[in-house]
Amino acid sequence: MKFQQRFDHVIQSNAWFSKKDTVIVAVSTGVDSMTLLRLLERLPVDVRPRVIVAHVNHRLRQQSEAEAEYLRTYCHDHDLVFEGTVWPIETHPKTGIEAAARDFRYAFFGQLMRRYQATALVTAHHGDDQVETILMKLIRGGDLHQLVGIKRAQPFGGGLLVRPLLDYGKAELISFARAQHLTWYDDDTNQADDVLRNRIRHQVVPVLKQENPQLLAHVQHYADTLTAHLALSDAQLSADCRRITVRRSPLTGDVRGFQRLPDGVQQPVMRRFLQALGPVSEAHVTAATGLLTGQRPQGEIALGNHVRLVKSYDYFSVINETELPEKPRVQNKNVVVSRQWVDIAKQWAIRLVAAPQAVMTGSDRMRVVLQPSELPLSVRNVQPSDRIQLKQGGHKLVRRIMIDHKVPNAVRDQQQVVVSAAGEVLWVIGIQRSFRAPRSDGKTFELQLKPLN
Ligand SMILES: Nc1ncnc2c1ncn2[C@@H]1O[C@H](COP(=O)(O)OP(=O)(O)OP(=O)(O)O)[C@@H](O)[C@H]1O
Repeated sequence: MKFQQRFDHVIQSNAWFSKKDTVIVAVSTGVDSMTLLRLLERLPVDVRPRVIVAHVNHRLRQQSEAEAEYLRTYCHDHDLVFEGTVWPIETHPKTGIEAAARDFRYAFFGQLMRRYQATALVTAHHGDDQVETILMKLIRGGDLHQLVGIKRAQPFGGGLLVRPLLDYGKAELISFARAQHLTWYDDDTNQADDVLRNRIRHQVVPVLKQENPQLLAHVQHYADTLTAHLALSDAQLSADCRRITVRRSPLTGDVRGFQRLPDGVQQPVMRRFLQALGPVSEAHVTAATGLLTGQRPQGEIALGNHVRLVKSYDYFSVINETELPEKPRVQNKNVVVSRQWVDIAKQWAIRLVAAPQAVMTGSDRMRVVLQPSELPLSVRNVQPSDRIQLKQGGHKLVRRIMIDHKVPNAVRDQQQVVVSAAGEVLWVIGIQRSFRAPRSDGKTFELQLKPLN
């Protein structure tokens, strides 16, 4: 297949965008992106989108003014919209200039995506970039996901960032550009071998290509296959995580469920579980897996940033100290019969209503028949000896009830209970009501709970 036809096929088969869409193409004026621009311009009309050319003048090279000017003129002559911006020298950092330039670039591209309601940003990363990237990841080590290298498509700016040239080698791009009589600018500032990518480009990749000229295609094939396999295993890991999760806030899991996972799967599931809270180190994943599979029924490990993983018998929770609910402001608060709500904790208010009309059920209310001597009711934090009456007879410690309801250790001492004037626990708020035998010698009330805004 001819060069342009291969490109047309990539665009048509991936359906990243269509004729009705607007795309932003990132053009540096190097040979890769000038070729990309020409390929987009030559797409068949029935698939060619509206093309906006985006260029950042980084002010890092002498020729950068000439480059920007050249591209502006090119766009004018080819009836293309040109969007250029300058990275002011005053804002260049002393170190990490490459990363800062990239941040500036993508911030600009993101703005254009929004301004033009664009479907995609298209960049000219190609097969040699891909091989270099994957070799660098291999050498540096890390997570398997990194070995997919440069993605063909990924979310960006409310649309997609797509790289349609990953199946092309740099040499092919140059010959196409020559055949098309394109003008381009080479970036001479980035050739030095003190940079790992340049050493790989100059010293490693040529030797590998000599061993097998199909290197680029083979590496891209591995990257595509790995992408597909990771999508499968990611879906499986997410399903495993959901299966062992018993509560979302604080994030709480089932120890036995975790232990039942096959050996090789426990560590990846733990990684995924912890990643729900942010980046996580392998050392923490290993320690957490060890804690949950070990003999000790209780224990905890610090995950940094005020986050702890706590194992407590059948359950484990990830507790972020900074997000723990504040201790209730009111430790012991009377609830009198009134339409007024009484604040009982940071997020809750309670009231006691006499002779409620409608019969309503729910974990936010409790109907109770009370004698005058049992009033006023009060709300306080749970105490170790608190117990409630069970329907089938006998009592149960509130501590035990909280374990059954998977209330994590760290927040158990903040659980509140409603107590009668006689000291009887009537309601473990929001969790379980004490059983009271039906009686006709008192008045009917309803305790109602509502979240504060
Ligand atoms: N100054 C620029 N203006 C517009 N687009 C650019 C500019 N520099 C780079 N690009 C776009 O980004 C692509 C990759 O460029 P390059 O390889 O120099 O960047 P990188 O830093 O290696 O990659 P990345 O952009 O993913 O960080 C280019 O092919 C081009 O599409």
